[in-house]
Amino acid sequence: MRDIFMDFNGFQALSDLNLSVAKGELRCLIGPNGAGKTTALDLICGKVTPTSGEVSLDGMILNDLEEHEIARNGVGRKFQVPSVFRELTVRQNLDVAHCKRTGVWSNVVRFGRNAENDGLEKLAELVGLQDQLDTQASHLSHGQTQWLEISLLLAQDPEIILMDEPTAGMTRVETQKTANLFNKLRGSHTLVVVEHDMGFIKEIAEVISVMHQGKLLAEGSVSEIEQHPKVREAYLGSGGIAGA
Ligand SMILES: Nc1ncnc2c1ncn2[C@@H]1O[C@H](COP(=O)(O)OP(=O)(O)OP(=O)(O)O)[C@@H](O)[C@H]1O
Repeated sequence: MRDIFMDFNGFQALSDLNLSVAKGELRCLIGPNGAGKTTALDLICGKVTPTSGEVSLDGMILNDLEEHEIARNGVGRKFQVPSVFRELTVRQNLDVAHCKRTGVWSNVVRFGRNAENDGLEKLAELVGLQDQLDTQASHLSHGQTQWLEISLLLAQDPEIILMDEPTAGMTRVETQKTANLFNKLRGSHTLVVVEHDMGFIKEIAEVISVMHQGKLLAEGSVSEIEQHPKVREAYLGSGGIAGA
């Protein structure tokens, strides 16, 4: 994202935002409420168009594309409310996601074999749903539903996956399992994760980008961010960064 400005009827939600993420990176995006994190994700997936500036993926400018075209060009987004088919089983959900993009099983679980069923089962195993393949999605726990949603995204093999508060509403055990999953995806997938849960961030973070008032305030490791005077200042009054 280069020189991004986003103006909502005179309100500057993003101003001069510059953010770049390398292929295979797991980037965490944090910031106090209203910092512009969700708006940044909205811009990448084309839900909103920037007032000015450029969003690009692998050299392709995304700004002028429709949301569905951006999705087809490799941007996957996990929203807070999962979009799984609740009346279908886990296996059927994966089949539907697979059909959305033909011939991807060979790439889906990039460390797996090529046969379709094998790819599907490997993917279920990756997200910890191998024993739920024939369970109707409506019978899954909250955490399992989120993991199914993530696996549906992975089945479409996007270039980059955007996640907005993936652990919201999860138990501590589910949050830990999600951290383990993200650590497994690191390197083979490019992920941008918006989160408030600093415990979770610490489990998965390499580089953290901190946003504040529509700008990128700081970037660095967990300890660099925690020590950063401007970050500490930005979080004053909100319980500190640990209560982000
Ligand atoms: N469609 C819109 N119209 C007007 N203002 C908007 C719109 N979308 C976002 N905003 C404003 O832009 C600012 C940034 O919002 P955004 O949701 O991106 O912040 P955030 O960092 O994701 O916050 P939170 O952590 O609370 O989810 C907020 O002040 C919000 O009210």
